[in-house]
Amino acid sequence: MADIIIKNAYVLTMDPDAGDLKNGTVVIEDGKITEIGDKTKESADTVIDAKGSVVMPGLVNTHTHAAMTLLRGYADDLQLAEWLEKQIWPAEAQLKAEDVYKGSLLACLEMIKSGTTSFADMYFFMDETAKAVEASGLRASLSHGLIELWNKEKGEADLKEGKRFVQTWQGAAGGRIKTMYGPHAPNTCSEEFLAKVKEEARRDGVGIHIHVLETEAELNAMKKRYGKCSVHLLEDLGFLGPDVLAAHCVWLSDGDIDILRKRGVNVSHNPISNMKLASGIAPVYKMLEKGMNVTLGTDGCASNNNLDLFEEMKTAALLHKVSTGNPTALPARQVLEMATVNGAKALGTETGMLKVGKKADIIIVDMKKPHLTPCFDVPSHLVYSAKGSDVRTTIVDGKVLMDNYRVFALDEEKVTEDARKAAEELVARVNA
Ligand SMILES: C[C@H]1O[C@@H](n2cnc3c(O)ncnc32)[C@H](O)[C@@H]1O
Ligand SMILES: [Zn+2]
Repeated sequence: MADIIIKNAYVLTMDPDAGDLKNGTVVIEDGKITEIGDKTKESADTVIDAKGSVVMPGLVNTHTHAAMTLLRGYADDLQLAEWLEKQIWPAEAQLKAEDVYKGSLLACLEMIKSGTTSFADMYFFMDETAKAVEASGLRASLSHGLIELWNKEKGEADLKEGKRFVQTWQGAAGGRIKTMYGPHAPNTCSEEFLAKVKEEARRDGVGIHIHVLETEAELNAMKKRYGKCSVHLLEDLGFLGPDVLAAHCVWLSDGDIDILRKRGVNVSHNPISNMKLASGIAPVYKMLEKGMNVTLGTDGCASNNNLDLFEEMKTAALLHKVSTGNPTALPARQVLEMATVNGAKALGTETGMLKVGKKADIIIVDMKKPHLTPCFDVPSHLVYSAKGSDVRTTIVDGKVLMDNYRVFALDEEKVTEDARKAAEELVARVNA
């Protein structure tokens, strides 16, 4: 007998070899997809009737700072440098471990409720984020943020903590937790430090998550300091490869794109954060045209201000049509690929596609809604009309975390209330 059968669904597989099923069934056993078809096994411990719904791979958020839910709406309408240096870093200096746990749990709850099944995170007190991921049932690739700021002692202490985190949590929660090294950015870490991080990541066999060329200010600072941009510096250090997840990549030249493509670097595009901080428009159309693995991220809740990847998909599709003057740029299916298949590839998880043998990270989107009626084309609706709140069921590793909008994994009221209180107390400490 199977563990879960989802039946009567429109099955959006995102598998280029299989295509979609208009009325299909997905079978899950031992955390994996074991059958997809018109007629499959009939009996299971849990049978979900998904009539009027779409079954699809869970969404992958490749760049966030989960605990920053506590700073949602804390510092709006600023450019990155002022936002970070004058508002966010002083607030983060007051963070306690328990705040990060509560903020991360709130993020996990928000992601479960809006269809994100895995995410890549970079922050501090990362044991707490890992514990929140473990408790919530989500999948994540976590890294301790390393912000050296040309202070050798701080860099060494950060790297030691980053390594301890990797060695403690790699493969935890039944393999749902993976770890990475998280050097903050080429303009906040020295070249010697970045080289050391690369060496440690290689030694531990884990990836690297880093912000790259997010702002024009970073580009100018790098040219002034090194006479070359961040991508060329990282290339000269031998830093770049398919193990690197580069967030933002807004200020890339054509030459930078060629380097990132040649090295197989994964890019996390964060259009809402880039628009809100007025950082600029990443050359996503060009990167996709060149066959690069471009994925989607929300960034943290202080620069987005939510974790809804449905909003991110729509924004990406619209932004690159208007910026290229080409309405065929980033069509709905390609944007869905960025949020599923490409994200899974970047995080190295066996997810992102509904295919026999893949891990069962699956969401069900309720299409029986006024704003989703009528429906001529499912991918179009998912990108241009749907919202995270249309997700009715979220399954990770074959475990049902939410069904019919009811979250089993977490106590919604307590998580929300605890985070609200922690955020108020944090801001009171900052203002004291
Ligand atoms: C881990 C550190 O990164 C900070 N952060 C959050 N969002 C951004 C961003 O868009 N660019 C650079 N740094 C960012 C976060 O506040 C932590 O200090
Ligand atoms: Zn970020």
